[in-house]
Formats: sequence, structure tokens, C-alpha cells
Amino acid sequence: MDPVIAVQNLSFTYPNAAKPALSGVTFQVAAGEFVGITGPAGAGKSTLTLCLNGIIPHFQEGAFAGKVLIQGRDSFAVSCAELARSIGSVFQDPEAQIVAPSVEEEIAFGLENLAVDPPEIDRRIDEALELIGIAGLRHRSTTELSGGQKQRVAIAAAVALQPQILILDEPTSELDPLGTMEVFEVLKVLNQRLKMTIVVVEQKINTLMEYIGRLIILKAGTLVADQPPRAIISRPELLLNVGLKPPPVSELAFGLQEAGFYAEELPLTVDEAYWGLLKCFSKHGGQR
Ligand SMILES: Nc1ncnc2c1ncn2[C@@H]1O[C@H](COP(=O)(O)OP(=O)(O)OP(=O)(O)O)[C@@H](O)[C@H]1O
Repeated sequence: MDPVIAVQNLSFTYPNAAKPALSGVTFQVAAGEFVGITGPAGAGKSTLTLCLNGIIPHFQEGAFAGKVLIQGRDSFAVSCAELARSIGSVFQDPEAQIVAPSVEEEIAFGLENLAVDPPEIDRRIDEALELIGIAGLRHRSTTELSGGQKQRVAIAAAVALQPQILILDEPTSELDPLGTMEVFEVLKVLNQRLKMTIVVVEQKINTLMEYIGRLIILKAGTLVADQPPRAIISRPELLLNVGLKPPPVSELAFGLQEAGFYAEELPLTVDEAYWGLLKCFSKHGGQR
């Protein structure tokens, strides 16, 4: 099947910048994938998301080379508004993204711009709020919401447009661990229930690894790894090389594996570590 996102040898340099923000980046995303993008500050993660939703090259000047194909359409040849029909965007700071005084109006905003009929707008607002688990917020003022609620409203507004692909740039950077988990649970529902393709930039590697099917690591504008999370944690140097620590449960199991004690698949979650350790313990412990 054709990829829904194809990035081919993409390079981008901001005006007057000494070096490129992205350099020869190539990867593909298939329909229904849940992909994470991580890397240190300045690695080019935000620039890459701007290339995916067409803000680069349409609204940001700079030297652009290579190709970005969204559902087979060249981002250079198609307008941002046209791309927005296939790819929804959620940015880091919901404050900057939310423009309307009430939750209902915020979600209606994008739909009105697409000239969707009022009864259909009403239906889509209900559907999006229900799906994101914030139906009770429909009539609330956007200024009264917590950071986590605002971020979920921003996701609901993007989802109401029914994009096949959702791209999020550090959507949990302002959130505590509970808010972070809530956002990722919402993304899981969108991915599993609606088969939406999700691409999320995230630095909180522990949470990210539990949800994604593949992790792309950027460093200084280049792609340094593109593998499933279990392959990444079996090579801890990949994360350490970009200043990120592997999840503690994975690190522990990796250490035990090196010492010849842990023989199971490396765990990504505490739950997986628990069962893996229990199996190893029953093998080794039985010989006491
Ligand atoms: N508008 C801009 N003009 C000039 N240079 C920019 C601009 N935006 C980003 N850059 C530079 O491009 C490079 C990549 O930045 P980018 O914001 O894409 O990285 P990032 O990985 O998202 O970083 P962070 O995690 O800090 O958000 C950096 O060197 C940054 O300074």
C-alpha cells in the first residue's frame, strides 16, 4: 500500500541560518501507523512538523529541497488549506492555537471555514467532544480551562475536521504526568478506533514508548534512527547519543539481560517488566 506520508531527502534552511534545520531526511509512514519523533532541542522536530502540514514552504521562507508527499500529493504543489483536509495539526501551546471564546465555537471554527452545513457542524462537535472524552466542556469558556483541557479541546478541534492524519508537536509539554497520559490515551483511541495515522513529536520518552509502533530520532537535522521501540531499547546508545535516557524498566531489564538473568523480550512498561521478571525468577529462583 502507498504510504500516506513520504518524506524524500528533505532539507530546509531558515533564512540567514548558518546550517540547515533539516538535512537529507527520508522516511515513510503507512496508513494507520502511530509514529513518534524525538530528539534534543534544536534537532529539527518542529521544522519537520511544519514541513508535513505545508506551513513550510507555503508560509515560511527558506531553502527547501527534497519532497514531502501527503497521500501522494506534493506539499509544494498543493495549498496548505488543501493539505489541511488530510492532515490535522496540534501545536505545542494550546493557548496559541485556541482562538474562540467557547469550546463549542472553537471546534466550529475550522468547520465553518470549510463551509460545512450547520447541522453537520453540530453533529461533529458532539462527536469530537465525545471521542476525546470532554463532552461536558461543550458550553464552557475556553479561558476557564486547565492546560490539559485546552490541549484536548485543540485535539477535538483538529479531529472534528476528520483528517486521516494527525500531527502533534509536543502536545504534552505543558502537562503533568496524568494530563500527559490522558492525551496519549486519546491518541490511542483515535489510532485504534478511527484508524487515524498519528505522528507525534514528544520528549517524554517513557510515555511515548508505550504507545507508538515506531520511533524516529532526529539529531542536528538528520535522521539517526527509525525503528520500533523494542529495537530502540535494545540499543540504549541510540537514545543516550541524543541525551535521552531509555525508560528505567527497559534499562533495568537490559542490565539483567547483559548479566544473563533476563531472557524475555525487553519490556516497555512496568507491567511487561513485572511478567518478564516473574518468568525469569521462576526459572532461576526454582533452583535455589
Ligand atoms: N524561525 C526560525 N528562524 C531561524 N532559525 C530557526 C527558526 N526556527 C527554528 N530555527 C532553527 O532551526 C533549528 C531546528 O529548530 P526546531 O525548532 O525545528 O528544533 P526542535 O527539535 O523542534 O527544537 P525544540 O525541541 O527546542 O523545540 C534550530 O537550530 C533552530 O534554532
